[in-house]
Amino acid sequence: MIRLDGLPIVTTEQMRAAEAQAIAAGATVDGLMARAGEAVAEQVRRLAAGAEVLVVCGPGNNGGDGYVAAAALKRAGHSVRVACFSEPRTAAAGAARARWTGAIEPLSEAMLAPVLLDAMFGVGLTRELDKGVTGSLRRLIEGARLSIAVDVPSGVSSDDGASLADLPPVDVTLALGAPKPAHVLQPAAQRCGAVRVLDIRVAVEGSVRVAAAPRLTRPVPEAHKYSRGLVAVVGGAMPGAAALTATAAARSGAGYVLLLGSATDRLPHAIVRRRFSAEALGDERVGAVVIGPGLGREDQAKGRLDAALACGRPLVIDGDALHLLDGRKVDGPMIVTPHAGEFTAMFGEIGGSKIEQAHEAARRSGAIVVFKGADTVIAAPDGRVVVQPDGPAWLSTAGTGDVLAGVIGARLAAGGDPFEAAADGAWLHAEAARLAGPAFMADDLAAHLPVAIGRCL
Ligand SMILES: NC(=O)C1=CN([C@@H]2O[C@H](COP(=O)(O)OP(=O)(O)OC[C@H]3O[C@@H](n4cnc5c(N)ncnc54)[C@H](OP(=O)(O)O)[C@@H]3O)[C@@H](O)[C@H]2O)[C@@H](O)CC1
Ligand SMILES: Nc1ncnc2c1ncn2[C@@H]1O[C@H](COP(=O)(O)OP(=O)(O)O)[C@@H](O)[C@H]1O
Ligand SMILES: [K+]
Repeated sequence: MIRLDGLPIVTTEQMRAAEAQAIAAGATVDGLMARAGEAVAEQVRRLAAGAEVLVVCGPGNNGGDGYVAAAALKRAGHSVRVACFSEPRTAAAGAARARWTGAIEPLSEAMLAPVLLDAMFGVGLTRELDKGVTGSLRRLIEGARLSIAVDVPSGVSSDDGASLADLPPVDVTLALGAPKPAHVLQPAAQRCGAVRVLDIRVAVEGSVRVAAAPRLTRPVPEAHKYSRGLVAVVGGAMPGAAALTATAAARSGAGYVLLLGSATDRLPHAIVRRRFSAEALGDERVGAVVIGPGLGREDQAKGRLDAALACGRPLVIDGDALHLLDGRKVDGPMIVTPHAGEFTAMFGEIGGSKIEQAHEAARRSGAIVVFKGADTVIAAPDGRVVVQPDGPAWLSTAGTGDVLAGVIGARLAAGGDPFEAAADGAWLHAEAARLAGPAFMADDLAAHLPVAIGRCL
């Protein structure tokens, strides 16, 4: 079983193409199904620890995997039953079912089991699940001590993570060959429980990946405050927000943090405060300008944003500044960090999955787009995308976005690729939230950034 971190995320079309390539290289559909089903059975056997397993099988190849897994469990001497609601509709699923020698119970009458293996629908589910089937599945999932889904939980749309049935989460999802968008995008991701990938020897590749811990380095002996990265944070109408951003930048390894504009009393002394001036932004030593948290939307804010866009330094644009940006582009690196409301205000309604939306927004704007939420998608104009799937929901509190802007600012000022700076910043932010535990406020979050960084050295 493989953790998701850093793996390519594939759509159904890409998975089918990878499967076709494997078949062209000599594999067969039945052979792939045998590999998948047996790999599933092996993990289920370990997780079930001897308890009886009920396998529920659907009409397609996901159901086929279920029949293979049931037969393999039975051969291994494990107590296993099978239920289904429809005959197999693919040749491979039909052949797999023919090799299952036990009884098959109708889904609606199936007795509960301590372990449920959901092999009803995989990546082929394209429309809302029937209410009767949903009800039966809910009863079996709720009645099991442990529920495990094959590939994706039944009732989610694999390519965009939409929900196609009202069902409770399973405990474990065994993704076949690669993670799919449904494993990382909401609302489907929360239905998956712990996701682990099973290697079925189908080669997948792609430019969309699950976030992984960044590889950071310690300061070299020659390091000095400017070489570590100077972050200039532009303040405005709400000084507390800019203070959070500046504090987060300072706790994310920036060598020098400069807060331009009005500051709060309780700002750490290490943060240098100055009046706002366009000249200060243009200083060649400035590695990143962060503008937007608490900026306001009045004339002063507009003037400060104009100065930032003209300063020629790498930019992180957040909050109010996103509303004032108005489609303007800059020559240098620019990272924009909208939440869903800001994203729609900036780009209008873009169709497709959150991954496709973020990518399209990056392509149109020429900026690195950090599309925030419970699932945060970071997209570059060149097609690279990273999905940060598991930020704790405790992050849903005011000011945590200001902290994120500061972390990304520090990574950007440290040099290197702006896309990686954005992705690394999002990972460190989520890790700091994991370390902060429950019910933290944004100020507390920043205090956990140094330990998050320590985990990446
Ligand atoms: N790629 C790989 O490398 C490998 C993939 N493998 C496995 O294949 C799985 C994909 O299989 P799949 O394409 O057969 O689709 P699947 O998810 O079983 O469901 C489609 C079936 O459900 C039906 N159906 C759809 N909606 C419905 C509804 N609302 N209510 C009722 N029925 C509905 C649909 O019928 P139709 O839409 O044609 O009416 C069709 O019959 C994949 O997730 C993985 O487990 C492994 O075996 C080997 C390696
Ligand atoms: N339910 C959630 N689960 C995980 N992360 C969340 C959730 N809600 C918000 N976040 C994260 O918290 C931060 C909130 O940012 P934002 O909406 O800009 O808030 P603010 O402007 O108050 O700072 C983002 O990084 C976002 O990804
Ligand atoms: K399934």
